[in-house]
Amino acid sequence: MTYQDTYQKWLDSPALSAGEKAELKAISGDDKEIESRFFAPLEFGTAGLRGTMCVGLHNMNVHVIRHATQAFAEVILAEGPEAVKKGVAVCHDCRNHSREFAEEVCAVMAGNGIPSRIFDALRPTPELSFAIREYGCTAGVNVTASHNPKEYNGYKVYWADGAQLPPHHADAIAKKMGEIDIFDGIKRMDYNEAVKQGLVTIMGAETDEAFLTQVMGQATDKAVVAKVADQFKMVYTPFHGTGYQLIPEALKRLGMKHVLCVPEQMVLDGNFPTVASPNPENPEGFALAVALADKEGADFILGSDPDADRVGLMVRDHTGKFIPLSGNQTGVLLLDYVIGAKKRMGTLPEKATALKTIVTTEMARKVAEVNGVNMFDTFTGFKFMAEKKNALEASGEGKVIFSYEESYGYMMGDYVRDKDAVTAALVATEMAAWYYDRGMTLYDALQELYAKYGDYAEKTLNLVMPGLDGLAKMAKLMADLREKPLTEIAGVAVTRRKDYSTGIEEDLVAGTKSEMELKGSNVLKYKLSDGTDLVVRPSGTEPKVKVYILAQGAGKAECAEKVAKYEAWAETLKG
Ligand SMILES: O=P(O)(O)OC[C@H]1O[C@H](O)[C@H](O)[C@@H](O)[C@@H]1O
Repeated sequence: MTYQDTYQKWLDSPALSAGEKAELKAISGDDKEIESRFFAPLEFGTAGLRGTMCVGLHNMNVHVIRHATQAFAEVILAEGPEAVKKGVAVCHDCRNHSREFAEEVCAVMAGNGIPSRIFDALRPTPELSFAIREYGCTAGVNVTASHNPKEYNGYKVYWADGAQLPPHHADAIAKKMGEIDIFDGIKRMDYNEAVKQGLVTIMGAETDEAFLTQVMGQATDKAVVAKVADQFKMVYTPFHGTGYQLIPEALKRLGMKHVLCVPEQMVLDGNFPTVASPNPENPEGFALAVALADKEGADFILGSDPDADRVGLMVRDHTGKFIPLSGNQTGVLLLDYVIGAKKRMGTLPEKATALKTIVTTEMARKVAEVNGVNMFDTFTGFKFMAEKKNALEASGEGKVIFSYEESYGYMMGDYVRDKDAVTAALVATEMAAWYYDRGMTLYDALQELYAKYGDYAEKTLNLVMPGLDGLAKMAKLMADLREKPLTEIAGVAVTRRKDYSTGIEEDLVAGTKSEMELKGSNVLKYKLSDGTDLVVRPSGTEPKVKVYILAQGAGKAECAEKVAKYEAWAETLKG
């Protein structure tokens, strides 16, 4: 079927409301727009389906939600009656249409005879991961586009361990979607009827309490917080999203007395009216938080993204000015602190292990190894970290105490299998209080880590390539890099090339090839003779190719120089 045929099929379908048809009719002469909405279904990427909210096959709307849920329901049905009985947990964020879409998930599950439990209102992503495990559900669905701009929504799928589905499972849903007609193939029961029949039950305060109890278990040093609580001040922002209740509550239970929440951003709003993008990776979003922190003399700032899986920190530098910490930096601080705190309390387990991704700073490995903790790498995405944690712990090879990605995601404890801004906020605050007690800011703490573990610097370049042309451009960029393998970059020799799609590593110095443990992802990694790692991969959540510069060197100036040099090279890849 061509995209024009698919467009016509949608226009003719009785499943579309008058409003939806009007929206489609309005683009009737715009071939490019029709193609971009109907050329193909959305694909399961790093974090499930993600797309802009409008009527179309390649977008997020009630029809795509029903279609994905019907496919997911069939995957669950194929597991047998026990799996069906255990049902599905459903969650959503603060975005426009998120509640409506989440109720549709329950409606389609019910139409297939699968019970679901849905939160009474929006909740943090980690609480869904927790609820799946807590209630022994077979699966979970979260309607969220995480930190993306307001136009987006998404569909994250989880399995019984509370982790997002690994690729082979997600492929099974995608395959089913290909077999099921998006309109005629859907079995659906009215949501209110499903509630009446007991096929939908509601989760609320009891689940929050059970989750918070687990989160509080990650506090290692409440005494130090109590010691500084009268003076130590922080600012928190949920960026209009789901962190607004549980994060301030967890910080209160930690013993914090001065948590100043940015009032304008405590207002739930899927339009994120006070920020260009609700992503803690973008420091501009912290402007209101910084103004409040300066006015009140706060010591540090913490922000969580709309579904409260990411967390970002702003700290005072040596001049007292607020600067952002990168995800890599926050991660090494947390890792070093968690290991140290567990050692002090005598709770560091045997075979303590940490996880990071292949695009996360090598400084984390150094921190782990210097402290006798093992470090393993995975691909981008917490589904891979969860899989690795499960495998290491099942085999007895290691006990994972901390997992992190440079993209502002941190996971601790055993009660979630996804990144968790609630727990990360708790531990980051305890850490900031601990350093405060030693007369240090987190900025000072970071300098101390560089002095101890060596200087590192990281930068990620986003080569944005939107639309259909963008998809082709991204594919060409990756193909070119494979067809003409690089032997030098910015005048520096490449010593090793890793292609994670084939799993082949080439040692250009020895002239040998070997197989890597990790394979099956469209990622290229280059090791350079000056110690820098460069990684190139298309994003699985946004239309861009990411170039990660992971540098190390003797001193800050050398690191900065390397970053600038490779940044200039990365710019040339834009074409
Ligand atoms: O680099 P991308 O594929 O766009 O993914 C960036 C990030 O997106 C989401 O937040 C995922 O949950 C993360 O695991 C991932 O690191």
